[in-house]
Amino acid sequence: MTLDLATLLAATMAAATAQALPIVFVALRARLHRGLALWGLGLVVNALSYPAFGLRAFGWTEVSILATNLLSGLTLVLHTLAIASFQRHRAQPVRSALVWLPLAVNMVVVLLFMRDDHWRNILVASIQSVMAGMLLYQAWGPALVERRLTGRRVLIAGCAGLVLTLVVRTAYMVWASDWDAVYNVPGQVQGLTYFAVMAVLLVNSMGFVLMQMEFALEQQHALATHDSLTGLYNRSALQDLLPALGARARRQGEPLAFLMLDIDHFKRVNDTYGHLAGDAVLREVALRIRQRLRQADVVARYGGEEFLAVLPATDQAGALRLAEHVRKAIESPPVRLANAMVPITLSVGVHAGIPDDSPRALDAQIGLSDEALYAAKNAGRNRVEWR
Ligand SMILES: Nc1nc2c(ncn2[C@@H]2O[C@H](COP(=O)(O)OP(=O)(O)OP(=O)(O)O)[C@@H](O)[C@H]2O)c(=O)[nH]1
Repeated sequence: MTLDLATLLAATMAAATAQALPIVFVALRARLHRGLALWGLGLVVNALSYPAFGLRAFGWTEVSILATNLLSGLTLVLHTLAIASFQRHRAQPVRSALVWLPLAVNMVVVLLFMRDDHWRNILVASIQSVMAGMLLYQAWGPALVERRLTGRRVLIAGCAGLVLTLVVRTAYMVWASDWDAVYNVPGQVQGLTYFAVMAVLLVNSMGFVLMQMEFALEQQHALATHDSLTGLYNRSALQDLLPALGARARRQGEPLAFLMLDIDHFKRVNDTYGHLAGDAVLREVALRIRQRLRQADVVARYGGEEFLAVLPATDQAGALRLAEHVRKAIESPPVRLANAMVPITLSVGVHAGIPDDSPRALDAQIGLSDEALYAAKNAGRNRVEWR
């Protein structure tokens, strides 16, 4: 079997389409994926660039040159925008106008140098290097805090490979072109670019799909472990974290402190201002509690209007000081709602001690902080008690 150019292009187009369609299908069905539809569209556009290249065989050289450049440039633009769409709220995306600009310049260059293969190929490769650089910059995620996604690393590697390919292509064409020949792209350069671009597209798509998957898993994990109203840990996540906190306290011989915090007469807030106002108060109280604790402290929404804070390496005196600090922070200023200032107070039960190694040691400590809370409620509320 001989593999002529037409067969090679048809096979490549089939592979590119097979890569594009499942992504488009998933993106259209599950709209929560961010940027996946744009990515899929980019792959469809890329698949079309192969028959566009093949038009040369029918003598439509100029149409082919225009269409191939437009479609391959558009692939880069759509993929850059897809990553920007994924990054939104996480990193400063490149401005859309800036992404389209090199494509526009690319097309002007193609039109101006239509009959000059030498300069057109060199200039187009340079402009596409810039576009690939933008793709890499976007994948890198400037100012992005969260860098640990494996998919992102794959994408960054792919984008870096593309930049390298295009820079090498530009340099090689300048250095090794036969300037007297009619068609000046050396065969090795064409082959290298062809295979590198195909490989990069595969790697990048894999990376982008992995990023989506990891992000979805991360979101699911956050939903399962956090209270949706306050953003604090939920009770079951706290139960999962407690054994490790207890074991560390035992190993290091340091006390673990428990603060059981409960909003006073919260039912009245709901009855007076409505349930939505009650929710806003819960959010604000949670925020003020969290702000007063250290990074290593764990706070959970333990019940409706009850919170439990677990403070590593904190003795009774320290825990009481902190509890008083939090109580005051809730008492003043009152919580500001759209049309009211709501005075809120908090009762706190405190217990601290080194947990022993009995299986119920931590439950017993929590029980003591709960007892202390009841004592605070019985003693008139808006106060701190300890056991
Ligand atoms: N808005 C709102 N209210 C909630 C939520 N969860 C629980 N509550 C309300 O919190 C109130 C708790 O009332 P109680 O257990 O009687 O306690 P309290 O009124 O704070 O009185 P003390 O704790 O004894 O000071 C109930 O009215 C619940 O409906 C929530 O997610 N949002």
